[in-house]
Amino acid sequence: MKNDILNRDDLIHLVDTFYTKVQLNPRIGPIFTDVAKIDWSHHLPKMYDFWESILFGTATYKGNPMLIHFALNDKIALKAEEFNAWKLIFMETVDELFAGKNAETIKQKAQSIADLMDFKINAPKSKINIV
Ligand code: HEM
Repeated sequence: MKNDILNRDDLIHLVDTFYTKVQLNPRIGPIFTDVAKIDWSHHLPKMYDFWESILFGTATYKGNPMLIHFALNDKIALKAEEFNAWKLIFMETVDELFAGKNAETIKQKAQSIADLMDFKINAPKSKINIV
């Protein structure tokens, strides 16, 4: 019987497992390791803060993920294939480690943030300005 995600330690376990898999993924791993040349000791704690803020409302995360991914997209195109790989690994990791209400919530949040990011990066620019 799996436990639900109950605290920051659970999120640390989730995030660490997720990025271990991400690094091994041929589609998106190199974006982290070769393009962004991630400093993991800096990135991982940010991600603990991010998910803690999303799931438990702690407001420990300060930053603007949308701007960061816009800048990343200027270096390497983030298309549906990249977002799909990201989402698949995230959902799989949650299901592998946890079960319960918070596990369901974090998957829904990840799905909607990823879809919004994909939309903001890839939606055709409207020719009409509404306001
Ligand atoms: C195509 C899928 C994605 C790729 C390849 C990707 C890649 C990256 C990379 C390389 C960075 C580090 C950028 C840097 O420090 O220069 C980053 C940061 C981050 N990503 Fe993503 N990402 C993806 C999707 C997502 C999604 C869907 C979310 C949220 C649900 C997310 C949340 C974040 C956050 C919170 C940061 C840290 C921002 C900060 O430093 O304040 N990413 N991502």
